[in-house]
Amino acid sequence: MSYFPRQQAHLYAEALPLADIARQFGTPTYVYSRAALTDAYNQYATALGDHDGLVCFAVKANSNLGVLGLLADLGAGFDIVSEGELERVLLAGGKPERIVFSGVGKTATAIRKALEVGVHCFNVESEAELELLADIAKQLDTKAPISLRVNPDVDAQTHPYISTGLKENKFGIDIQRAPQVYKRAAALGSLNIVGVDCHIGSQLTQLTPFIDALDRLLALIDTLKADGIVLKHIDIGGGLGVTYRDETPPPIGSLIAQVKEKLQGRNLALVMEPGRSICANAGVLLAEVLFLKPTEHKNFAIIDAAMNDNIRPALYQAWQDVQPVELKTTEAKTWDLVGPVCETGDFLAKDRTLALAAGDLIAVMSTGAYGFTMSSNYNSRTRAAEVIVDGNRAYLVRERETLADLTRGESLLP
Ligand SMILES: Cc1ncc(COP(=O)(O)O)c(C=O)c1O
Ligand SMILES: N[C@@H](CCCC[NH3+])C(=O)O
Repeated sequence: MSYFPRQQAHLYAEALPLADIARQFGTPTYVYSRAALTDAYNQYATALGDHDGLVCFAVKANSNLGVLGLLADLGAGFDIVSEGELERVLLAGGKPERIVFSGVGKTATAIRKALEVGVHCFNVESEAELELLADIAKQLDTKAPISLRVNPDVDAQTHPYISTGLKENKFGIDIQRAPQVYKRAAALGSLNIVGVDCHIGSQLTQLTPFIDALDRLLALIDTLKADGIVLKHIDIGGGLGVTYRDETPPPIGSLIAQVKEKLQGRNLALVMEPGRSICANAGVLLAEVLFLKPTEHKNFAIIDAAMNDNIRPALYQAWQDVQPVELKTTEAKTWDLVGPVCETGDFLAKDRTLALAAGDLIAVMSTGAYGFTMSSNYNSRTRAAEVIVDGNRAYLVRERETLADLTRGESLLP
């Protein structure tokens, strides 16, 4: 079912015309569907069923407080990678004991804060981090719950920039070295070993890399057991892909069912860190056509959203569908949809056949993940508003930035 259906000529978010949202909140605006977020989260929760574990939403995919709050209300845990993300989760009502803390560069301040609030565990990504964490835990007279994020050297078969589980990637601890690092962790009195973790990449559309990584982690768990180190949980990371165009990723339920089957007979809780698969198709970026600029070589539609709002096309050559908010019967042409930013890479879509006129509204689909969170103020553009739609009601969950926001904290030389 579509959470952004078309009824006659009009495109909706749930039961609210997107044109109404543009009128009320302006453009560019990110619009999220509450029902879509709820449904995707519930697919994970249902698939986990009564198996002990946690569904920890990867906050980097969409860190709007409204989104985090609704997921927290559904019982979600959270995967964080910074002090800022910790702050957001706590503000949104997320429970500290359902937070896993990942990331290759955790600062001492962030570690201290996470220990003080009592996160579920730290996914430790290096030996240096392990030592720092042990020191801080000792100073605080506590034991830090840890899981090693191992790098299983599995090819996720995705875009090279979003592949994270190959040995040449910066993430995690080489799986071959992991047993030694676990022994070191066990010897440090201020750590409590609870699990093992991996995250091999994002937008995975095949099951095989997940299962390969899982097999490698299970073999590691057996080695550790023989050494007297018994783990409580296995964290398979996030990474499940979504359909942007014609990709056919495995359904959430079948991925989790296969993982659970592999875990049968083992006393292991299952932790997951999904981001994109919960929110990508729950959001659209609503924008307006500013000018049409047909040239001899190309037709450009210049829109009021740009690469600073959605950098995925520029960064990964990502393809996201573009839908007119009002379908028209006028002649369609092939357009490149470009933003006002002074970069040739500033495009949101290329070669799309659409009937467009200046003033028309368009929706860039599947932008609920890594859309707003990767946005910037480049070219001194104010960042977009964010709205959550619930049925026929719209809630502004982030105001559009103002010009005053742009220069906050800056000053002239004395
Ligand atoms: C450690 C970690 N966990 C989870 C995720 C979420 O990934 P995805 O949005 O692909 O599910 C990421 C991002 O790729 C990540 O780096
Ligand atoms: N930001 C990326 C995914 C990277 C995920 C972070 N580990 C994207 O938009 O596809």
